[in-house]
Amino acid sequence: MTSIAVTASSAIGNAAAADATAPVRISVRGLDFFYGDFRSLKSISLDFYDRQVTALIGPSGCGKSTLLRTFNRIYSLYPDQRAEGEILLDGQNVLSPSVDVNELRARVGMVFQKPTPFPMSIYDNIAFGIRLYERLSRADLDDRVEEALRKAALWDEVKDKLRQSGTGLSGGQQQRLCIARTIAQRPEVILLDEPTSALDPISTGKIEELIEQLRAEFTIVIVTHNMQQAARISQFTAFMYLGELIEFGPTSKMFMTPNKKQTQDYITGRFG
Ligand SMILES: Nc1ncnc2c1ncn2[C@@H]1O[C@H](COP(=O)(O)OP(=O)(O)OP(=O)(O)O)[C@@H](O)[C@H]1O
Repeated sequence: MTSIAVTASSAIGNAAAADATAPVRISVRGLDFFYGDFRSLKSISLDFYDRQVTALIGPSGCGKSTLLRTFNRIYSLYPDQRAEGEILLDGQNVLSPSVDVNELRARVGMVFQKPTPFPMSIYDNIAFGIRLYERLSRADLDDRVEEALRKAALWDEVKDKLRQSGTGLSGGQQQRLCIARTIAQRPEVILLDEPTSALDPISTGKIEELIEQLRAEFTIVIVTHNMQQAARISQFTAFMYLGELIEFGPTSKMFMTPNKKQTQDYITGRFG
């Protein structure tokens, strides 16, 4: 085993074990994805479990981000991109034209690789999305903003400067602000696309701790290039290669005794 594998394996056991009895939240069935004529996802079928963290891993270009972007149909902003198949969220196919995408994006929140706070105050970064959908009294809005910042483990650091710009925070704080903004919409699912790749190790550690806390309430899907991170924070892992799902299972099994040689080779750093 290479040192990567040893370190990733040593991170196994840090995360809570997979809950085999957790209900399925998202069920992907026969999913294909196209950028124009290019088929970048090939017949993906995979379940995501309630209140569990699922890590999507695989070499660059294997389709991790593409898969993540199908869950809230964010790709539909681009006319030449399309998904075929089924993504059942609590039994309803989110790819159906009858689904309201704004409502879907409130139910399935997304946090990007680079922190993207809005150019407005810390308070308004959170309140903005709430005001789009709900008419709350000032006191109730204050409560919701505080609740979201607390759940994102940011409240203590910003409570005295809520009127200052969100863009003035550090990178790690900005990413937690983006997570708070997502939480404030009270989603069911949170999608994280390499949320720590732009952050230093201390900020990364805080986000990882936060993800573990958020798991109590949300179904979480995270794309990561970092094997140790997948091992530390996820209950389930899906390994993808060239647009196909190669193997899926509890993270401890995937890292210690994967069924497929390709999974073993990737996890041990032999390719990718
Ligand atoms: N906008 C696009 N137009 C055309 N092809 C694209 C586009 N975005 C991604 N692709 C292709 O789709 C495939 C999957 O890309 P995707 O970004 O989902 O991979 P990934 O596993 O997330 O990669 P990375 O780890 O590098 O972010 C790749 O072959 C990529 O070149």
